[in-house]
This record gives sequence, C-alpha cells and structure tokens, in this order.
Amino acid sequence: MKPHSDTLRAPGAGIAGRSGAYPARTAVLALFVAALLALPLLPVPEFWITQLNYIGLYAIVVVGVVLLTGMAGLTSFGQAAFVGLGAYATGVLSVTYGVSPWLGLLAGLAVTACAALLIGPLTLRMSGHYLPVATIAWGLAVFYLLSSIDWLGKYDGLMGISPVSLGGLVFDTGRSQFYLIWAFALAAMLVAAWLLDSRSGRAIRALRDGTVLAEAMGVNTLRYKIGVFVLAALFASVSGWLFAHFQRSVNPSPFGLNMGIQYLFMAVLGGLGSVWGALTGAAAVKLIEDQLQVLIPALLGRTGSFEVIAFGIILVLVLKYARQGIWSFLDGLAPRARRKRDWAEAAPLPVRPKPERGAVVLEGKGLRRQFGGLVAVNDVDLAVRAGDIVGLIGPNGAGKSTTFHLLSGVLALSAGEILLHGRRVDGLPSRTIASRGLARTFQHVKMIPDMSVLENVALGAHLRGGTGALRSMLRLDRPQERSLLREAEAQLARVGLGDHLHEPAGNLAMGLQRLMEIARALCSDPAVLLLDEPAAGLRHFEKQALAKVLRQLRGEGMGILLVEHDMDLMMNVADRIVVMEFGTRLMEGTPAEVRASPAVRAAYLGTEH
Ligand SMILES: Nc1ncnc2c1ncn2[C@@H]1O[C@H](COP(=O)(O)OP(=O)(O)OP(=O)(O)O)[C@@H](O)[C@H]1O
Repeated sequence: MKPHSDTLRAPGAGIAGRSGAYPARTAVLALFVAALLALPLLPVPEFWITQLNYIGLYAIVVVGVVLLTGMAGLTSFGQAAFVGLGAYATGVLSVTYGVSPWLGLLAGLAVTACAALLIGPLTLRMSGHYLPVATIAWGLAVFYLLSSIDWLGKYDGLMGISPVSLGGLVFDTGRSQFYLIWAFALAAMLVAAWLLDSRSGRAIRALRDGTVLAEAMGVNTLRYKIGVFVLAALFASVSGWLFAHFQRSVNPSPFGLNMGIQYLFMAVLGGLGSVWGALTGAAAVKLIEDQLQVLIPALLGRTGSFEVIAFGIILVLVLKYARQGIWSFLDGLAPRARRKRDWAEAAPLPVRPKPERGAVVLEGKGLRRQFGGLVAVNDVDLAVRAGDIVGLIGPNGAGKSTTFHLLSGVLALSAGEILLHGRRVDGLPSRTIASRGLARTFQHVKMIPDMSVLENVALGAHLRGGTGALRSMLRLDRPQERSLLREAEAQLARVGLGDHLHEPAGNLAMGLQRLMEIARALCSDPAVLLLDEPAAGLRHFEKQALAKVLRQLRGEGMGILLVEHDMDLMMNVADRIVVMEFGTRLMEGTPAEVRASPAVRAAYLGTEH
C-alpha cells in the first residue's frame, strides 16, 4: 500500500528531514557546554556562579520530575523530600561521624531508594487525583520528620558539613563546586535522554496514557512506575547531596512542600516533554525570581515575597497558553535531524514457533461479563484457528469490544474460560497473555502521540527485548535496540507506512494510526491477532491494501479475530463470522451464510426475528 505521503506528511516533517539540521543543533550544544566550562575561568561576578550552581542543582531534581510526571504521567509534589533525604544523610555522616562525602552520597542514595521503595508501591497504584494528594502527604511527612528529630538538629539543622574532595581537589569554592554540580547535572540529563531513547523509555512513556496500552504491549506497569519513581527520587537525592556540601549546612526549609511545588513548576514552565525542559525550567525560574526580587520592591516601594504571586500568575498563563513549556519554543528554532537509520544490519529478533495450521489457537467458552445489572457479554463461545480469519460483527453495543477486552485480559470475566494454545489464560494480566502470543489493536487508537511512528511500533516488540533501564542509561543497549527498530521498520513497511517512520504518531491521519497499531501488534510476533475496527477511517484503496495484508498474515498461519463495521471488507476476508446481538451469540457461519440469514438482517435493521 502506498499512502498519500504528500497529503499525510506531518507539519514540519519536510523541514525535519532537511540535511544540515543536525550539525546546527550539535554546534549549539557544543557551544553551550564550552561556555559552561569556560565561565568560571572568566572574571564574571561570584553571584553569577552561585546562581548557576543553583540552576544546576535544581535541574538535577527537575530531570527526575520530567521523567516521572512528563513521561510517565505520575504527578509528584513531593520530590523536595527526597532532596532532603540525600542532604541529611550525608550531612549527619559528615558532621557527626566525619565520614567521606562520597560515602555520604552512597548512604543518601541507599536511604532514598529505601524510602521510595516503601512509598512507591503504596501510592503508585493510585490514579487520578489521589496520587498527587498522596505525594503532598509524604512530602509533608518527610519535612516534619526532618524538622522534629533531635539528632538532625530540628529546625536549625546541621552545620559544618565538609566539602567534597576528589584526589587532591577540594570543591570548597563556588567556582570549583560549579564544575562538580554541572558534571552531575549534564550527566543526569544525558542518562535520562538515553533512557528515554530505549526499550525501557518507551515503556515509561506508554504509562502516561494509563496502563491498558502498556500492559497490552507486555509492560509490567507497576514495576515500571516504581522504577521511574525510584529513579526520580535518586536524582533528587544526588541534588540534595550536592546541596549539603555546597551550602556546608542543612536545615529543613528547602525540603518542604513549597519547594516540591516549585520543582513541578520548573518542569511545567520548561517543558515536561523533554529533559532539556528541566534545564530550561530551572534556569527560567531562578532567573525570573532574581529579577522579580529586585524589580517588584523597586516598583512597589516595599519588600516581601511578591515574586510568589508573580509565579502563580505565570503558571496560570503557561498552563493556559503554552502547555508545552519554553523548551518547545526553543526546540522549534532549529530543525530537528532525522534519526540515523543505523539498524539495517542489526541481527533479526528471534521468532516464536508457530502453531500448526488449523490448530485452535484461541478459544472462548461461555464468556460472560456483567457491568452491574447489564450483561454486556452473555455465554459467548468462539474459536480462532491458526490460518483463519474470524469476523465478529453485530450492531452497536452488541458486546464486540467487551469480548475483545475479555480475550486480551483487559477486563476480567464474570464467568467462562479462555484458552490460548490450549492453556487457560483467563484471570491472567494482559501482559502475560501478550507474552503467550496474543496481540491486539484498540477501537480508539492508543499510542504515544509525541513519539515517532517508528518508536511507537517498536513498543510492540517490548517483550522480544530484555535490556533493562540501567543498561539503557549507560547506552549499552544499542545492539538490541537496533534489532527492535529494524523489526519495527519491517512491520511498518508491511502495512504500507514505510514513508512515515519519523513522524510524530499523533500527526498521522486516523486511518494510518490504525495501520500503525497493526504494525505495533505484529511487532510482538503474535500467533493470534485481535483487530478492533482496523478499517475505520481508511480510504477505499487503503482498505484494499489492508485486506491484502490480512490475507497475507492468514497465509503465514496467523489466527485473526476481526471486529469490523465495513461489511464489504468483512465478507471479503473472513473465513467464518460470529454475529453478536445484545451480548449473545446470534449465529456463526461463513460469510455467505451470514449474508443470507434473516436473523442477522433483522438484528441490523432492529426488527423482530
Ligand atoms: N466499562 C463499562 N461499564 C458499563 N457498561 C459498559 C462498559 N463497557 C461497555 N459497556 C456496555 O456494554 C455493552 C456492550 O458494549 P461494547 O462496547 O462491547 O459493544 P460493541 O459491540 O463493541 O459496540 P460498538 O460497535 O458501538 O463499539 C454496551 O451496552 C455498553 O454500554
């Protein structure tokens, strides 16, 4: 299928592909790092260095907020508490026991990881407003804990913390600390960016849309949520460690809820969609705060924390008019380079042994699902064989999508059994069912709109890779990553989207997004494919191409269960059709039998039968 690549190309995609874009960005980045390195050597005021040190310290925390809130969709007001744990852990060890700051760093990370592992599993199951409220609760709890313990100095805190030293170098001046802080800040941004550009990163980004998509792709969502939560807490802890040795003292006030809100504000202002947003937000808040602290008293003739009021107004304006944050504007200034296609020679992914043609791969027996008093699916039997396309049709509200959710483990059965390759799978989470060879698409397309089509599809191959987050953060995952991207490209080419690899998925036309979902499902190397209205939004010739792909998959021995309102397509490709009405199975037969059935006609026309 050759889509209308001219008409469907994303806005700006042409610019994105222009050669020469990449050097411009690299040059800006190199210039930025060179300017940073040179700055402390120049005769700039000490105040500048101090402010930049604060920006670096804040940016480390905010990188964690971008991962946690921007990427995984888990809003936290409590990150300042983790900064406090890192700061106090090293503070106590340094002041009371004279322990090396480097051991203090390890102790801080250990304490923070334990706290996050304790809090995370308790709170991260919550959704909606409950999670942010819970983060406020533990943010407050940690603050009051730090403020009320005698050996932590209560509200006065701890003084006389030693400076960090490395070999013969002692980081005891603002300028020397600058290098230490910015080394950590740049490293934090780099490892976060590497993480996001990986199998684990895609799984983290899939969490933002709830858990259904991610679980269907085989992602253990709770594990990933806890993982990203702990990681964000560890970033905060490192910042706390640096802060304690930078200030040479700690007290509870910088670790309260106020600061937790500010970190979130920095992330929102800078842009939650990029790790560079963390740096932009930290810099913007610090610089605006400095200016306002001078400007407002000069204008009003009185002193006070008026900048807080101004920040409130800025936040409202940003949320109303610039939700993508400052970074997205800066990012748009230089054209973005296309991802280098370095996966062509990658090793192909292993494939699972396929069932024998004609063997029953998926079987539903007496499927039933009630929603309160409504029986959406009532005693439905169906079977899908390898190399068969089974259609599932019925008027709106007949229970087709609910049946899909039951078969794929998104919804629990009220009664009945589901067998995949002859083994019971009912009651198992959808990620386990996916791991056993069932893949699906959704009636309402689910995707990560700001991620490229290629990466969205590579998410489908999640279970075919095993590289963890730590290896990705150290960029040790490249051979496997290339194999995953090679598979994604191959499946996109198969459904006719080979021209759209680098576009943001959200820019695709609706019909093409459905094709992208099919490519994503195929990436998991399934034995059974559940397609929910794949032809909705497709043009005539695209439907024909879709039918060709379905027949080809059938030829390869795939079992396909297809929900589709386009009767031409259904009658063309299905081997057998199950008709549902009011949650029950009305009949099953060949397309010709279904077409000839007066009961089916009556069900669609809404007349008695
Ligand atoms: N989560 C839910 N809670 C309550 N009722 C639900 C829920 N999901 C579906 N239903 C109801 O179950 C019935 C079957 O819905 P379902 O979406 O499975 O039908 P469908 O055949 O897929 O319809 P359509 O072709 O319009 O997508 C409908 O009456 C619907 O309102």
